[in-house]
Amino acid sequence: MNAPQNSLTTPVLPPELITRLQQAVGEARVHLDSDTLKTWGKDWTKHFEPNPSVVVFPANTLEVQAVVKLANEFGIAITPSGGRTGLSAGAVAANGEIVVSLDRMNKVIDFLPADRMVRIQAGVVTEQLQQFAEEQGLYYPVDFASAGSSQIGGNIGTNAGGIKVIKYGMTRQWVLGMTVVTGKGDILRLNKGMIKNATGYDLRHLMIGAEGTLGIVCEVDIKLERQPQDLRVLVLGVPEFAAVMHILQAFQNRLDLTAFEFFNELAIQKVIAHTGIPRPFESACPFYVLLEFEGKFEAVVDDAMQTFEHCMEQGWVIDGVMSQNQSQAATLWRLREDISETIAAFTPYKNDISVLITHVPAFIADIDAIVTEFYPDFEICWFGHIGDGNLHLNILKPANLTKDEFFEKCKVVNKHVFETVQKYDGSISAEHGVGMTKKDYLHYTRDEVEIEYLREIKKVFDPKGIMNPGKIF
Ligand SMILES: O=C(O)CC[C@@H](O)C(=O)O
Ligand SMILES: [Zn+2]
Repeated sequence: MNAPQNSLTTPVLPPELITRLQQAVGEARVHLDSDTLKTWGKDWTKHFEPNPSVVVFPANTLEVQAVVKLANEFGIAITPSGGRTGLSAGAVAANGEIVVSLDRMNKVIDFLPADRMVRIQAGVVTEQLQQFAEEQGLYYPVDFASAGSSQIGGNIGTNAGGIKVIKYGMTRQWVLGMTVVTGKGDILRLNKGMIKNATGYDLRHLMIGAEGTLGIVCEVDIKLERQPQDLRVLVLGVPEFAAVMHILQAFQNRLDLTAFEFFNELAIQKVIAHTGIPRPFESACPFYVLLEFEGKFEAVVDDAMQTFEHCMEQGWVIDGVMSQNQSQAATLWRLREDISETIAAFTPYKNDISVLITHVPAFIADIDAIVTEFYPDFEICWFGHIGDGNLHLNILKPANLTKDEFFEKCKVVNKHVFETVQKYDGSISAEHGVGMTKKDYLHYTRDEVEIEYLREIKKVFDPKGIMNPGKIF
């Protein structure tokens, strides 16, 4: 195993390894120039400097296997790389790793209509999969703002969630099978797309959420769904956070929701200033809810209107608007979906935390008290998939602090935030993964005994510890 590098000079690989990598994937697919190293050596996380040794672009599973075998032979670590949209530094190569980019592995291999299943390479971009499904009259429901860049392999690495989880679940629910190259260099075909297969341990599920620490997912069997029809979007202005959960319950009692999101006034202000999108209605409100449902039948739309009126009568909603066509729905969605990209300019400190819906009101009250005490002068963007109990708490960097000063201050507050997460049996990372940014806090969600089981599992798949070391634990 190569020692972690302290300096940011590019580590020098044995020339023989470079030649053998070139033989494995083709000379033109082995990149050593500093631009490529810098770009493919990182994801969207702003905390770490990339410092890989080399970036390789294999075209298929056998080429990935050859690279993994070389990494074992030479004792050099690998960082798998997808669309690089991660927010926890799971795909950052900071210590001289070989970056294995799946960019060229972006083909649809097979489509089995009777199974409503598509077999794809793991470098397929989420949006490409969504479009493919649409062309077949079907639907791939896992969706989020970075769908235009994120790759399926990366989504599997973090078990990505997004905006439709309340109805369709996380990436895990849509993976029927996969071909993976383990850290040892073996090729495993896991579950082969079957719905029913009661033959013991389902290793596919170990790979989902493993952040590339057990192997490299190369091919995936993805389940598709019927297309939703006439999606309607409602944006509601809410006077206080407690009302958000009353609204959730009121709508869920009468409708099947496909999304239930919330955000605060600061978040909407930033998006409006950045994009020029108009406010959904005149009143500025402390919080907003965005919810979505299939409005194919008039009776369902009537139910939604009645529930909206009920929420107004209860004082849970101040104002609201319902989309009347697809373009209005898309504009309303941007109020929520553009938040993350908009606030990226403010170098935010990100929390992606979750608890059971039951605990959300008390949890938010506790987090609010911490934020008020420790960040009295900071701008805070509250938003997230609150219908899943998932809060994205983003603290914006004040202009007078450097990035390092700011992150140091936030780290002090982490202890309090994560103790609160632990108090409610919640997760320190709901959907962004652990990577490097959250690994010091893993013990707030997983106890030491469980983490020891994780370490032992890693040894089975990756005895030499070459797969994405330093991530998760
Ligand atoms: O930037 C964030 O904190 C969240 C990003 C993404 O998960 C979202 O829900 O928009
Ligand atoms: Zn999210």
